[in-house]
Amino acid sequence: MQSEPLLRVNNLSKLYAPGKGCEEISLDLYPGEVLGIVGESGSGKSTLLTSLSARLEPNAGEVLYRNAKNEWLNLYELPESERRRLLRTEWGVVHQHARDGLRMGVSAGANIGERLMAVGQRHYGNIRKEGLRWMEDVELDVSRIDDKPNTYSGGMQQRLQIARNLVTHPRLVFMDEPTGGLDVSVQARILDLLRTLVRDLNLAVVIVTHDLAVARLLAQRLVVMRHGKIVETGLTDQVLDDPQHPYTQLLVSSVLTP
Ligand SMILES: Nc1ncnc2c1ncn2[C@@H]1O[C@H](COP(=O)(O)OP(=O)(O)OP(=O)(O)O)[C@@H](O)[C@H]1O
Repeated sequence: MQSEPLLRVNNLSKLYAPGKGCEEISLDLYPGEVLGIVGESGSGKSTLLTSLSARLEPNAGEVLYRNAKNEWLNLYELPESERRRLLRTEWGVVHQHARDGLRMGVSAGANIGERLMAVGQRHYGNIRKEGLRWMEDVELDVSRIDDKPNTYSGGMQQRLQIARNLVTHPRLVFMDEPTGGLDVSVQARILDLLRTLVRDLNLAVVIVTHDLAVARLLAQRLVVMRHGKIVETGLTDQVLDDPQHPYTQLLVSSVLTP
């Protein structure tokens, strides 16, 4: 039997103008599940992800989250401070551009340590040890722990952003095109790293990507969006191998046909 969802979205709409944004979205996310949101540019993927992760108030509908104490929270009925606390503790957000998710003015070690402090760790030695361990886990050179992220390459910054987010073992991670904008070879290695970490930590993830290969590699279930609405949803293999909606068929065939 499937457990209770972690996230429940009911009839969520966030529209900037008619047809621009996302509209009437309902979905559930279960513990340990990776849900991919796919669709062409402008289909509303990022708008939906930002609303799901309590960073953009919708015009209508609700997002419910079951927290670590097993209480259901209605995200947009919470005080802003509580939403921010969730983002620092039980959740992670991996941005497409690492600099949006890192503090560029402090060292790599501090970037990782800050999240640990947010969940109550105070012992400097332990925080540093954990920082070093995570740098190793994401294959960063540990001798650079005191360097600032702006001295890192784009791929290294993305690894650091991943370490910063996952160090506290969040219950839910939101990712927006985490490998977009990186060289193809760097992309492949980061994807490999993400796949390993998601599996090892049994993370629940909502990942936005326009790249169906990324979706195939990471997501168990897909939501296909067009003009702000969900047009198809299902298990990843089913959706990609046997798409039902004409738009999904087009999306899949446009990848296959050069
Ligand atoms: N802050 C904003 N103000 C006004 N319109 C916006 C804003 N953010 C997004 N939009 C519009 O909403 C629509 C959906 O944008 P969104 O970024 O969610 O799409 P997306 O699928 O994530 O696209 P991409 O893959 O290019 O990032 C687009 O038409 C976009 O121009």
